Amino acid sequence: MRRVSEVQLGLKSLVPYQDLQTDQAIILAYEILTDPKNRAKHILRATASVILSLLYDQAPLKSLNDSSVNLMDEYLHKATRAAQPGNNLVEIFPVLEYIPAYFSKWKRESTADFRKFSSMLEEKYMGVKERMLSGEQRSSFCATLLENGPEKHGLSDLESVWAAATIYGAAYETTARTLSWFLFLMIHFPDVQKKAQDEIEAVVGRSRMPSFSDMNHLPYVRALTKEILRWRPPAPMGVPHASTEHDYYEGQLIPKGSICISSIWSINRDPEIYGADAEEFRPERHLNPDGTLKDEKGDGHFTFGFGRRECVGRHFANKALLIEISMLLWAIRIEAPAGVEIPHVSEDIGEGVISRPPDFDCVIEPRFEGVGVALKQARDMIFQTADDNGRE
Ligand code: HEM
Repeated sequence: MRRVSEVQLGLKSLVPYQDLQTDQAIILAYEILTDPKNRAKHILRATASVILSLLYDQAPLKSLNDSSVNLMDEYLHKATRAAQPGNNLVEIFPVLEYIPAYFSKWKRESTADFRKFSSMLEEKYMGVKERMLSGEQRSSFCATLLENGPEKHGLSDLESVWAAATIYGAAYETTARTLSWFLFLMIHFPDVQKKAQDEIEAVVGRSRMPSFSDMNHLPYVRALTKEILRWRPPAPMGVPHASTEHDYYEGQLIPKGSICISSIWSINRDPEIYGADAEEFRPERHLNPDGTLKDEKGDGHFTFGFGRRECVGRHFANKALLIEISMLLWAIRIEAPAGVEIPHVSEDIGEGVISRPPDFDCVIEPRFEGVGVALKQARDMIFQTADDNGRE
């Protein structure tokens, strides 16, 4: 599965998805501008929409209340719970695995869940197959799997179904929570917001929206995106792994089967890597004195993990975040409400392995006259085109 995802989510394979990422950036900016109170929901909708389009070529979601999102939410809820170290007694007493299902409630329940979700997720996968057979063929992760066939990628239909679902699970909350952190940090760091908007003003102007062709000319916005990911990683403890063999680290034995949790949070704040101000939020750390990016290719943080299991979706995530953050900065000013104390950045909320900012109030203002109309027209056109093409 790793190999298949690496190929399909590699930088070169992502160009066909730029339009859907830009479309969602436009819709999201419109929604946050016109309905700022529900911004958390809009972020989740936009993120779910991008990933469902990537995986199944699904049309842009009009609302978060969609059967695909409900199905994925239910599956994710169960999967996240199961993935938390210590939540299953069998991890502590592996012998429990050999107890017959008849005596073992957790085994019966997880088998029933697996069957239920497999059949529901398979429907989505088969939907792509049907569309391909009827001659409608557009880029998507599942379409490529079906096109290549198991002889090329080595996955059965059921494994392909679960490969897509795993990607959804890995991509959804991580990306959405990073966008929530972006909004929250912009009210904490108005000077950073201003610098990023000055750059966008100079490069993009007001008569058109930001696009992927601008990204090479927006080093400060790129540095800002890197710094958000470094400073507030949405999965600060990464994903737990188990050692497959006995190992030694600095003379200490790590027995085979140990659960290893990497503190991405601490690595991202290592003064040996980031200097004495590693604890500070400072996008400039990713820039050379002349304002160009220090490292065009590298991330500048360890938020996507490291080594053999590093996040395969990091290029997709970086691109989605960059266009969404650029679009939001182009369209709106994000301010703290007058007279209201905003929560401190350290009051983050942990949900499973994910961290999100505390609930906060903010004021969203259009950055210039006419921006709302421009976004609305573009958004209406995106939905109209999807309807005209009969996309569901
Ligand atoms: C800000 C967004 C994201 C963050 C912070 C993030 C972070 C991570 C981390 C920490 C891991 C575990 C690495 C390890 O085990 O050492 C991971 C794995 C993974 N991520 Fe992401 N991710 C993000 C977005 C995405 C997206 C958009 C996709 C797909 C489109 C994706 C797909 C995956 C997959 C499939 C894995 C499992 C890889 C494996 O086990 O070999 N992620 N991600």
